[in-house]
Amino acid sequence: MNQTPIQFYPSGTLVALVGNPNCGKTALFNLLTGSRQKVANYAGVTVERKEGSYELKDGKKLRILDLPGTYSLYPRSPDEKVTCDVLAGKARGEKKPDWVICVVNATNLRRGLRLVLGVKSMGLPIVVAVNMMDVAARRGIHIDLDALSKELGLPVVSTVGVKADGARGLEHTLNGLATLKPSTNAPSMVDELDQSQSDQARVRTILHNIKLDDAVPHLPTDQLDKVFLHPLWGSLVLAVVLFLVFQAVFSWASAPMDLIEKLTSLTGEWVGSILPEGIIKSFVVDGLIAGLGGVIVFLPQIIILFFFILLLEESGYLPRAALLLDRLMGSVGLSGRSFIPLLSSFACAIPGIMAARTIPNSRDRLVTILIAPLMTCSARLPVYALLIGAFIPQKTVFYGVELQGIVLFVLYFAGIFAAFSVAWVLKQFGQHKHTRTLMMELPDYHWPNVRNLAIGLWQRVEIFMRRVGGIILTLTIVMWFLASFPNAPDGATGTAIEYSFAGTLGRWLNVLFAPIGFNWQISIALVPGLAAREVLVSSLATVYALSSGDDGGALMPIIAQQWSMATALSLLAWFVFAPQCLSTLATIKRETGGWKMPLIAAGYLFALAYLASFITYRVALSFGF
Ligand SMILES: Nc1nc2c(ncn2[C@@H]2O[C@H](COP(=O)(O)OP(=O)(O)OP(=O)(O)O)[C@@H](O)[C@H]2O)c(=O)[nH]1
Ligand SMILES: [Mg+2]
Repeated sequence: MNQTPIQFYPSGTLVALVGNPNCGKTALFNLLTGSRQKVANYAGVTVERKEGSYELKDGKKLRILDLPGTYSLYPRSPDEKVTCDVLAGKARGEKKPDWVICVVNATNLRRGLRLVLGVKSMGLPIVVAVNMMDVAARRGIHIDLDALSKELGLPVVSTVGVKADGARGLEHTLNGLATLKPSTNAPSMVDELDQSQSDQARVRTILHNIKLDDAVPHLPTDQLDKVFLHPLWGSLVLAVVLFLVFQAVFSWASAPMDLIEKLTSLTGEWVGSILPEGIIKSFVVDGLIAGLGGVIVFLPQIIILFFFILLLEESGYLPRAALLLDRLMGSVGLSGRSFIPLLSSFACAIPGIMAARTIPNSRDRLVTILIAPLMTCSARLPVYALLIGAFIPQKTVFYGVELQGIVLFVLYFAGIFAAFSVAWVLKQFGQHKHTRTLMMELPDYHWPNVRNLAIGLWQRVEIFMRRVGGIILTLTIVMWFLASFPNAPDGATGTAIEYSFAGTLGRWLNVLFAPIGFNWQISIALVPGLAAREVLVSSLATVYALSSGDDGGALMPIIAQQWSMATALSLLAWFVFAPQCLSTLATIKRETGGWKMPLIAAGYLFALAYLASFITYRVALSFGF
């Protein structure tokens, strides 16, 4: 007997935003729905479907879908497949859209219209939004929207995704959808090649009829690219840009960090002076204030790092960097396509691993996913900053270049180097050793939108503070508990913490970690670090605050005094690989559909971390550190 599954869909009119990558779909989605999805100037920012709602003037709500960009309706990568499935009504738990807003870039109608014709041939009702009209106007491109509408036989509106009122025309049309008669062609099923050829010819005729088929204006972008894409000058610019970012992370952040540190220690002293001696005081001062303060102090550095990342994302420079590095990446078996997923991993490996959906070749995608955790995520920054601050002297090497910034740069670079080495090793195992050519869209450069930049930074602050208030707070409390109980037995000679659960567990773990120079305090702090890497810092702060007995002493001077340089270097080497992040492993499982890859990732990262720390520690000891 044949059974047809019954599907239940959420009710309401469904409107999907569809268009080429980077044409401004998400910018329009944010304007319509008031959401704050990520917008950036490169192709492949959105990799999964996002839903929002738009309230019509009559109070009814439209469900709006933001989708990954696509060049055609024949998907070549997992992110394009998401869009094509939604349009074909094949997405699980989702009906076919009632309306499609086809977003086209006003400065590149040729490609945008090809997709519009493709969607039209599927028989879906369409509204065409010609976006980036401001850029077109600046370039002297005049688009006759009425003529275009007649040629296409579809409603056409103009939009500007970066202006607060840039979606007015579109909103007006959405409010009139009920009265709008959708063009109802029957879906046509044609071979991909035939379809594409006939669409191309049709687009040529349309552009000719609306008098837009000539002259592409000369652009400032081309002039800039002469330098930025030049093999020598371009690489030099890239190296200088990255170097300056890491310098700024240390030199700009020192004043606000000092301030936060002072505030934390003053709060600790003040609270310590008003609370009576005992368990509550220990919990508040050694647990909460020392633990959380120990992590919050790194917020300025995180903000500065993200300021630069957002600046690079918005300007349109990133795909250029990908192109420049394509040859280098090709030599280790990757393509420039992996650049953006890897770069996103500097924020956190999770969005980085998800961004790998834009990679069409499945082997490249898998390798990118496996090496993404080697990029230095922002959760590692507090650990690096703590150790660098404690062990690397604050001195200028030459002309304002700080030694601490150089060390940070070297650590980030070590992660990249390790990732490339692993990719190279994997290339030796693979059968596909051929080189691929990179086809990548280069967007126009534009000045970063200040509002977008501010929103992006604020979101990072929110994410960080949510981590501090959530997982870090929870684990700090757990750590304080483990380090405070049970009490030391009568007649004990050591400090109380040595007899606690944490002390005992730390000493067990230390059997494993002593050969690489970690003491028991580090060994125990690595455990809650499995959930969030910054917790290593808050846990150390709590453990040392409990050991020292002072009120709110800063962690940095304590470890500078108690650890050897060899131990610090070994811990830095460990964190280049930092195998312990459960959420990253869970994401790898989800994206690869099984346990095999996350287990391989965890295994190889752990082995490399141990090996790197062992070598670092032994070499450092032999130099007498
Ligand atoms: N000047 C100008 N810039 C725009 C406009 N709309 C979007 N942008 C910018 O264009 C870039 C791409 O915008 P997104 O909304 O991320 O594009 P998208 O279509 O969602 O891209 P993908 O998710 O990668 O497919 C961003 O830098 C936006 O700030 C516009 O109308 N005018
Ligand atoms: Mg998008």
